[in-house]
Amino acid sequence: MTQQTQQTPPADSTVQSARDSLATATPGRVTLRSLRKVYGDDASATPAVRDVDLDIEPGEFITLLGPSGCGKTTTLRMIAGFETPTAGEIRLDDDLLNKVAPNKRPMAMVFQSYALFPHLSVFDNVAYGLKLKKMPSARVTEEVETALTSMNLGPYRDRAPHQMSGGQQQRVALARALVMRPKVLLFDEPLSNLDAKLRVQMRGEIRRLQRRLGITTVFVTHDQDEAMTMSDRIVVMNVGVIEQVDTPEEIYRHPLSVFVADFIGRANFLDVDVQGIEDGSARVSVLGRQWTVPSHPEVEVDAPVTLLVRPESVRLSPTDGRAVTGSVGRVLSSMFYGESIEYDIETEAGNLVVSVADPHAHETFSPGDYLDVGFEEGRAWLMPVGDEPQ
Ligand SMILES: Nc1ncnc2c1ncn2[C@@H]1O[C@H](COP(=O)(O)OP(=O)(O)OP(=O)(O)O)[C@@H](O)[C@H]1O
Repeated sequence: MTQQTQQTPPADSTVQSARDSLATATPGRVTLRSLRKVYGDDASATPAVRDVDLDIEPGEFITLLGPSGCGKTTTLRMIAGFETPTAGEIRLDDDLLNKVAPNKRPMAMVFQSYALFPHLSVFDNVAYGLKLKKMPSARVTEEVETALTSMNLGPYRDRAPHQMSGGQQQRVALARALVMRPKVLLFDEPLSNLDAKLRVQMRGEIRRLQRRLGITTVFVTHDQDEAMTMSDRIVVMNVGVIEQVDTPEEIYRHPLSVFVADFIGRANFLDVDVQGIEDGSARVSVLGRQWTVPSHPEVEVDAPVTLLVRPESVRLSPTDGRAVTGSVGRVLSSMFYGESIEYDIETEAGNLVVSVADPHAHETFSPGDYLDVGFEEGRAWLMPVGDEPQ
């Protein structure tokens, strides 16, 4: 049996004061202008990133989110300097970075694979960059100890990376980034290799750390929960272009495109007839009734539209109806998740996914039941069906 050494974790206040001493005095502002990347020599090839404009505010936690191949990693690697832009500008505060080598940019990157040196101890991994900068060794020791304490890693300083769990290795990678006191912290899918529970725990840990340090942070992920729970703002990308930049709540409630509505959270799209539009709200008819719903500024009466209704905004109640027509729908299936129950409901406007929180507080329904189906008007969102980028 292996004997577990009981390590006394440092008091929370020790960790916090180590974090405070690493806090960023001047977080950087990152500006991307018409940023473009075409891989290879063929200028007519499809760009991986197309003319991206983005302002990342000092101290902001911004996430690049999108499906595989949408260009988020390429964008991050251009900010870091690992890829050269084909066109456009990258600025940190007022400085143009395009021609600045990665190791000369005041930025640090944390990778999915941790990228630790396997033959070096935790201490030496964290010290590596400072030694390259020829910092006097007493200062190196002091700085590394502070970074290790800030990540609760003091007791592990002499271990090799392979003697640590994935989560611990990722914290070493973070300490190694922080010790350089960067103006911008970059993360490339840093939690993908961790198991589900640890991933959730690390989200909170990274976010708290980032807030405490006040450091500008660019985080790449394809996991929408990660993006929603961690970010000040999310940049949703699709085939090399930015579809929307906004707070998680705005992106969820008021997506600017069908792609964003579908990619973030779950969505029901209803075909509706539009009767009129005024001051950001529209009168529509669907499910046998008239509704007044908030509407996207670019919706026009005669142009193609769809009504977004999130699963938790659908309202169900018993009915005497016995046919799927008008407001009457029929339960196709139900799934009990403990904290919520989910139904698939057939309606004349299409099948709806419905999520009811706290099932014990509500009447539950069974497959075959007929129900009156409605939704919370104020939480629906009428949006144009535009040309999605190819
Ligand atoms: N080194 C490369 N050479 C050629 N094409 C590349 C290279 N790296 C990426 N690409 C292409 O550029 C596009 C964008 O890739 P990128 O890795 O930026 O996307 P991503 O959104 O980060 O995807 P993932 O989540 O799968 O990493 C893809 O079509 C990809 O195949």
